[in-house]
Amino acid sequence: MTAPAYKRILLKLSGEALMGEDSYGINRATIDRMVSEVAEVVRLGVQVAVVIGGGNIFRGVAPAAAGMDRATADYMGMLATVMNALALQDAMRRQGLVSRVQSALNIEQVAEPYIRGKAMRYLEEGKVVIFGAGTGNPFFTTDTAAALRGMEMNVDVVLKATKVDGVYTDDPKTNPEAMRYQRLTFDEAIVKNLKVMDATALTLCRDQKMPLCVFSIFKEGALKRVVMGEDEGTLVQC
Ligand SMILES: Nc1ncnc2c1ncn2[C@@H]1O[C@H](COP(=O)(O)OP(=O)(O)OP(=O)(O)O)[C@@H](O)[C@H]1O
Ligand SMILES: O=c1ccn([C@@H]2O[C@H](COP(=O)(O)O)[C@@H](O)[C@H]2O)c(=O)[nH]1
Repeated sequence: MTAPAYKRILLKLSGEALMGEDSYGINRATIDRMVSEVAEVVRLGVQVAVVIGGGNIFRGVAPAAAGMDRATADYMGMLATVMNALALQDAMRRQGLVSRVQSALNIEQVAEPYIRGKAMRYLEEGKVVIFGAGTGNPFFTTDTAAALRGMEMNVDVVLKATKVDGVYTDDPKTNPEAMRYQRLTFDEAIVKNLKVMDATALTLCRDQKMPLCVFSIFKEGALKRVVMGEDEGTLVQC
C-alpha cells in the first residue's frame, strides 16, 4: 500500500460545520461522521493534531456579539471552541480514538493547559491532540491558531476542513460563478483577498513556508485522499 504523503498533520475543523443541518450547536451525526474521517487517517499511522473552531456557538464578530466589548466577545468565542473540543474528544472516545484536549486558556478542571512538549509527546504516542481556546488571545481566529499550533508541532501540512471544497475566485456561497483553484500561492490568496482563511493565518503560513490544503469536511473520504497526496481541495504554497 502507498504510504501517506504526510506523517504529521494539523487539522483545522470548522466549528460551523459541526451544526450539520441544524441552525446552532453540535449535530451528533455530523460530529460522528467527522470523527470517523479522522479515525481513518489515524489508522494509517498519521499523527493528528486538531484545532476546532467555534462558529457553531459564538463568534466575536457575529451579529449576536454586536454592541459587546470586542475582547469580551472574543473570550466567549474561545470558550465556545473549548466546548467543541470536549464534544469532539467525547465523540472520539466513542469511536475508540484516544485523544487529549489542551486549552490555551486556563480552565484546569476542564482541560489541561497547552504545553508544547506534552502535546508533541502525545502525538508521538499516536494520541490525537485537540487544541481548544484558539490562540488564547482576543482579536485572533482559530485559523490563526491552526497555523500557529501547526508550526509549533512541526507538522508537514495544515489542513483546513471546511464547508466548501477548496479556495475559489470568490465566495462560492454567494457567487455561483466562482471557480475553484487547484493550486495557488499564499501571495495570490492574500493579494486577491480570497476570504477562505484570514490574512494573519495566511501570512504566518507563507512566512514559515507551511503548505496549506483547503478541502470539504462534508465530502466522504476527502481527508484520507488529502493525506494520501491525491488531488483533493486546493493546495496553497509559497
Ligand atoms: N474565496 C473563497 N473561497 C472559498 N471559500 C470562501 C471564499 N471566500 C469566502 N469563503 C467562505 O469561507 C468559509 C470558510 O471560512 P470560515 O473561517 O468562515 O469558516 P470555518 O472555518 O469553516 O468555520 P469556523 O470559523 O466556525 O471554524 C466558506 O464556507 C466560504 O463560504
Ligand atoms: O485565537 C482566537 C481564536 C478564536 N477567538 C474567538 O473565538 C471565535 C470562534 O473562533 P472561529 O475561528 O471564528 O471559529 C472567534 O470569532 C473569536 O471571537 C479569539 O478571540 N482568539
